[in-house]
Amino acid sequence: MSTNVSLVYLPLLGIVALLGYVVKQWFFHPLAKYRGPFLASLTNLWSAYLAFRGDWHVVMDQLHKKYGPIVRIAPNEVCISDPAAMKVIYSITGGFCKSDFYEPFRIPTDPPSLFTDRDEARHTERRRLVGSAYTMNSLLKLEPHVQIIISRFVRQLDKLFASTNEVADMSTWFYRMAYDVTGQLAVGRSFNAIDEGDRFGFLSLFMDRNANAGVLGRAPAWARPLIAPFFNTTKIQVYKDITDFMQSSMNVHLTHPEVHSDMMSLMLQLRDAKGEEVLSMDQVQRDCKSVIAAGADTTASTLAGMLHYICKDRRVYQTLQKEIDAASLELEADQPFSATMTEKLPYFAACIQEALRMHSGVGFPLPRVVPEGGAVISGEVFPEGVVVGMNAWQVHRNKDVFGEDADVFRPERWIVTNAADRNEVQRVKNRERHQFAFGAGTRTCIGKHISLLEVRIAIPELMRRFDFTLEHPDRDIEVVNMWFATTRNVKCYIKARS
Ligand code: HEM
Repeated sequence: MSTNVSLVYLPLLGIVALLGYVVKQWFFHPLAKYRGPFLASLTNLWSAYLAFRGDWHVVMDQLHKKYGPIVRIAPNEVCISDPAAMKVIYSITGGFCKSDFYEPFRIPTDPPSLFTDRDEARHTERRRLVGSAYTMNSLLKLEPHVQIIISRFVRQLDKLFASTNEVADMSTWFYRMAYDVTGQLAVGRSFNAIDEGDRFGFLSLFMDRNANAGVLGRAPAWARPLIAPFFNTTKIQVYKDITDFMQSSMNVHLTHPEVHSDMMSLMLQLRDAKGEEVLSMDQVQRDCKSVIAAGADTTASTLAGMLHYICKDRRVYQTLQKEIDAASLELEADQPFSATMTEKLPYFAACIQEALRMHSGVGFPLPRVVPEGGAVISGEVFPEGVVVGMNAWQVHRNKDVFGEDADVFRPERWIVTNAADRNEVQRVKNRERHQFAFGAGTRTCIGKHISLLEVRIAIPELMRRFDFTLEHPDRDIEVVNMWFATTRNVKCYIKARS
């Protein structure tokens, strides 16, 4: 009889415990004063769902408009849009470590990668060790490979679209190109996606993996093992194929080291100099895989975003084309642009900055844990252990920094027209300081120069040889944002230029 009575009370106890939790989260948690969706204050499942929907940047814009620059997006996390917070949260000496959002990006059986490592001291050491392979000087030696792939890309677009008047979905085509370039740069083998598409399923595997990790990272740690199986259903064979692809690339490098020039050979040289215990063979292989996983989608979406915005505004298009045409006079007809040459084109440089601003390849906040002793951010005190993050998509639309027309693609905002005007010089410098597409601080993107190398060759080569017009010039860009902000349906007519 007494057992029956206590069973009756069980649901009641559950309700009381739940109410207690709600009251604590809503009124007494250190982040209680920051508002956001009610569900977000109770569980990370709210932000996991938002990540899954793919419109994180749109919803967060609305939430910042409603609640101000600090929005609570999870029980223990806020998102901050105030640009001034960048120099605190992502300061080199601030001690803000990556949060556990990054765990699902890690292969469970592997040690952490440069990207997923949450131990700042170990990360600094590793970054120092491999950093030289990612400098522009090292990469320029690999430039001819990039030029060859981009020339192949131009030929394919010519054959399939310019000659047929068919519409090209440039978001898809840039993905193929970027995967071929990163495969070539990473391990000396292109995936041949320009010619054969995603024949082996590698491209979609990398893309899906990043998106899945983005959603899982936002989910509460206890829910991840429950959600993960829904994401990894049919891809086991492709995983195995990629592992084989990396292993066979490594074998070829070890048997014929003299014939290779790519990231893998640069890292193997570092390994020879430092020793296996400092930089292991496995680590080299993992880092090269990261180059492909982290570098292709982001660069492709930057290129597609840039083409969309340039095409949408004919004034911008014509100004850029004029600058590119003038520069191309220095080249033979079949000689491709080099990145060093196009780096010096001022309007093009401004277009790249503006494309990275309007369409940043990473579309979630970059979450960091407030270090011991707490921190003052945007004039507010945050206790240690809470998570704070900023998202390029919000920082880049701040009107105080980028001007009243921050929602518009206008490359001129990056150009100083009157060097004697100190206010103007300061304004542009301040914008540069708030360029957040590659992150900031100790964890800033190590592959930035790889992307810039590609962008600086691809866009001038394409605009020199073709005229692009959007199929639907009145439509906004379509973005699916599941950590990487991928573009969809950048559909263009392509006409060969004489
Ligand atoms: C336009 C293209 C790219 C964009 C927009 C981009 C963006 C970013 C961002 C925002 C971060 C910081 C992430 C964080 O703090 O959580 C980052 C880090 C990183 N990126 Fe990129 N990335 C791009 C291209 C590349 C390429 C080509 C590579 C190839 C190597 C790469 C490899 C990495 C790695 C390894 C990290 C982690 C660095 C560290 O923690 O030390 N990225 N990237």
